[in-house]
This record gives sequence, structure tokens and C-alpha cells, in this order.
Amino acid sequence: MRTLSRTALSKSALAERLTVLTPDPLPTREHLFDDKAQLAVALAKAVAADLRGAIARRGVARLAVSGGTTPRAFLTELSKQTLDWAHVTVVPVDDRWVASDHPRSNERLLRETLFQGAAAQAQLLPLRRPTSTPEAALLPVLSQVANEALPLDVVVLGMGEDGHVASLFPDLERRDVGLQPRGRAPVLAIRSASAPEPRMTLTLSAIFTAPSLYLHIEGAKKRQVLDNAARDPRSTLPIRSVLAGSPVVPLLYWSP
Ligand SMILES: O=C(O)[C@H](O)[C@@H](O)[C@H](O)[C@H](O)COP(=O)(O)O
Repeated sequence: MRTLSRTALSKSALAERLTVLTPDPLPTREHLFDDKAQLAVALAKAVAADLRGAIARRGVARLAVSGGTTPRAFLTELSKQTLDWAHVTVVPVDDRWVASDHPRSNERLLRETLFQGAAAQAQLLPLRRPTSTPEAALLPVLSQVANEALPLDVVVLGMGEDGHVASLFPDLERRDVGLQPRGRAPVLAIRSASAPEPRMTLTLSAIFTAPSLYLHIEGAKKRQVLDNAARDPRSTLPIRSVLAGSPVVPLLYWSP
């Protein structure tokens, strides 16, 4: 019996030790949907409710949304929501340094999807300026974001399969500015081997001013990247910095 109890003890002791060594994954509040269309409607309703609440509290609402391909249906659904759009300011979390009518422009994406119908009364605060480089526009963009967009009320982040959010890529040089919860600047000019063009992006210190932070992620691959980053304290992916640094538990909206 003694031998068995000693073996049993070592297994339970080992299990206990492993539990201590394997920290809990960083939390998100999950909203899972069977398909993208259902997710788009639910996310639009949730964001619209947050915006109404912000307007009721402080007379204005400030929203930062991601670009790319995922959010198109959500942004169109959001434009259909009934709220006092004239008191809403919308800023892209990042933009590509291309003309505002270029197919890869996030500003163009917003004008085609969100700024339709009554929602066209909202104020768009573009990150793109008519300068040849984002660096040349950094100070005026930084000043306008700081004065007219912060603090944010709602942020909707997408994520790349490499774990980037906004234009904060894994090869980001200025991690001290881009990924710190209380970094030194709300906006960064970015050049990355991961991006075909220079970018302007909000930093996490700007993103973390919002009391409502949504992660809008679709597909199994991105879900795996998110879950791995949530579980691995050694992960250096930007999405890990979001999960670890956010002052609020991110709201995950996911569909296959
Ligand atoms: O300008 C951008 O590209 C976005 O702001 C970016 O952060 C986006 O959320 C991810 O790259 C995912 O993009 P997809 O939705 O196209 O996969």
C-alpha cells in the first residue's frame, strides 16, 4: 500500500505542480456564432448600444474600427443601426499609405460601408494625409487623434494570421511605443516587411482608452493563433500584448 500511495502522491503532486507551472490563458469574453452574417448583426448591435451609452454619458461617442476584409459586413450592419450619428467620431485603427480612393484604403472601406444612410452624419477622422510618407504627417495626425478621438469609447480590432492588430506587426521595431499599455504616443508611422505599404496606426495606449474592446476574428486559423497567444506567456505576438495589457476583458466575436 505504502508504495502505491507514494506513487499516487507523486502523480497528484506532479499534477498540482504542472497546474502551477501552466498559467491560465489570458481571458476574453467569448461570443461565438455559426456564421459571419449572424456575427456581423450581433456585433453591430453591441457596438451601437455602446455608442448610444457613450452619447448619453458624455454627449459624444468615439469609435475606432479595423480595416481589411473581415469587417465589411459588420460595418454595413452598423450603418443601419439607429443612433445619434451626428455625435459620433469614427477613426480607423490604422490605414495604408495609399490614396483615399485606392482599393486598399481603409478610409475608402469606411466610406463604402459605414458612412452610408444616417451614419454618413458621423465625423470621419482619417489617419491618411496627402503626404508622400506617414512620417511626414505624424505630428498633425497625432495631434488630431489626441484632441478629437481620445479617449475612445469603443474599439473593434481585427487580427492577422500572424497575430498583428491594427498595423502593429510582429516585426514592429518600436514595441516600446506601439505595444505598451501606457506608451508614449497614440499614433505611430509604421514600415514593416509584413505590409506592402507604409502605414499609420493607433498604438495600444490609444486603443486601451476604450472601455469596450472587441476582437472580431473569423476562421479556425486565426482562432488558433489567438488561443495559442492567450495560453503562452512567452508569446511576443502583438495580440498577446492586447490580451495581457488591456484594462478591460476583450469581447471576442468569432465565427468559423
Ligand atoms: O488595415 C488592416 O489590415 C487592419 O486594420 C488589420 O489590422 C486587419 O484587422 C488585419 O490585417 C486582418 O485583416 P483581414 O480582416 O483582411 O484578415
